Amino acid sequence: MVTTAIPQPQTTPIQSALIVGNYCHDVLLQGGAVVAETLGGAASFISNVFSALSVSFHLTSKVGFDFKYPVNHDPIVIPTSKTTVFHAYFDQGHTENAHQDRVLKRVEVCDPINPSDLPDKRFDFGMAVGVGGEILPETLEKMVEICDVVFVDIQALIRAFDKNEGTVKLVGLKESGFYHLLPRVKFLKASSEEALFMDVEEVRQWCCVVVTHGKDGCEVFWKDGEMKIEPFGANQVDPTGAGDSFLGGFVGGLVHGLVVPDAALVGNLFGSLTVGQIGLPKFDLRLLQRVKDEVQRRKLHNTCWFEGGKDSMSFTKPDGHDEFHASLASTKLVPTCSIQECQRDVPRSAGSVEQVMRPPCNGQ
Ligand SMILES: Nc1ncnc2c1ncn2[C@@H]1O[C@H](COP(=O)(O)OP(=O)(O)O)[C@@H](O)[C@H]1O
Ligand SMILES: O=P([O-])([O-])O[C@@H]1[C@@H](O)[C@H](O)[C@@H](O)[C@H](O)[C@@H]1O
Repeated sequence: MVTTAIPQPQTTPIQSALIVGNYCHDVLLQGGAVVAETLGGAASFISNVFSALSVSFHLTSKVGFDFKYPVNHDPIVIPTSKTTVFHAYFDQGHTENAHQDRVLKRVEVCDPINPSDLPDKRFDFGMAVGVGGEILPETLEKMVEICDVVFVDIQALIRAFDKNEGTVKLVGLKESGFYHLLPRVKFLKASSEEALFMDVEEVRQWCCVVVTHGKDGCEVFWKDGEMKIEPFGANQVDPTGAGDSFLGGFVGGLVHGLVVPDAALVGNLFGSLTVGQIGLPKFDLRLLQRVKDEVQRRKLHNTCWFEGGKDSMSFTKPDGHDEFHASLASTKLVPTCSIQECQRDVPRSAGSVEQVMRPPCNGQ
């Protein structure tokens, strides 16, 4: 039998990472009833994927006195404020816009994250991943000053909230107050719905734009080219956090030395794993080990941690890209695990509806 030795981690420098965005409480509603209550916020989904991929990070996040979930990376607790809360309505009839999979309402809002809340040190990369309008233009400006490379989720920039009900609306990126900072951002991630609120042709002149397309995977646009990245199959039970987990997997792949097209596959994989569960996903430990082994094998092709660190960005699918997709897809074929063998960075709160609703791990 031919066996392939799994390469040991190489001597690439350890990256320091900064994640900026508030944790929140998510309430999922259908047919007028609450079906689940979970920890939410892009920061929680990305932390979850980073922990799964053994990527260490610093997190700047604010919550209120009522924050109810135990987490591994402590947020700043604001004693005079409540935690940001989103209600997500999944009823078909409620959807006013054909591009939306849910209607979101921000029903409580915590304080914004100010530049002075960020650590007083430099980072190899930073991620601006707000959900409730907590990232201010001056905060993103400070991030581009202290981080060598900045990844931005457009939802942190273009959300506006109805004064009465808190319904999330999107505004054009040009009108957002962040537009002038885009030339200093390296990657901008948007869902296909959000991408309608920017001029991709213009923005791709400055930074790499990654547009996610749900079950159809994603597309990467840069100044002189674009490419589609294949998806992975999933039984979708809840789309919440797919885009966040995608971003966690994509950046985690880059940190482990993958080139952009291969890292985007890792993003698609974690997006597909997330929709198979309600709320924050719990990953099967055997599946995770296989994913990490495949990533280790794959990174041997590369010499630097992040090709996008170069001034000009241009990407091609390296040899073996399709085989890498197939090997990642095969990681989903691991036998069903017991609940004790699943990993999640952030423990669930006791007694949440989510525990009742949670499908077994083989939902992955
Ligand atoms: N039903 C699905 N089946 C497989 N993969 C999915 C599915 N939905 C989402 N994904 C993965 O998650 C990524 C992000 O999902 P998407 O729905 O585009 O973002 P968002 O959650 O921000 O709306 C997609 O690019 C894809 O890789
Ligand atoms: O589903 P997705 O767009 O990736 O990200 C979601 C946000 O849009 C939402 O505001 C938040 O409450 C969820 O916890 C999650 O972060």
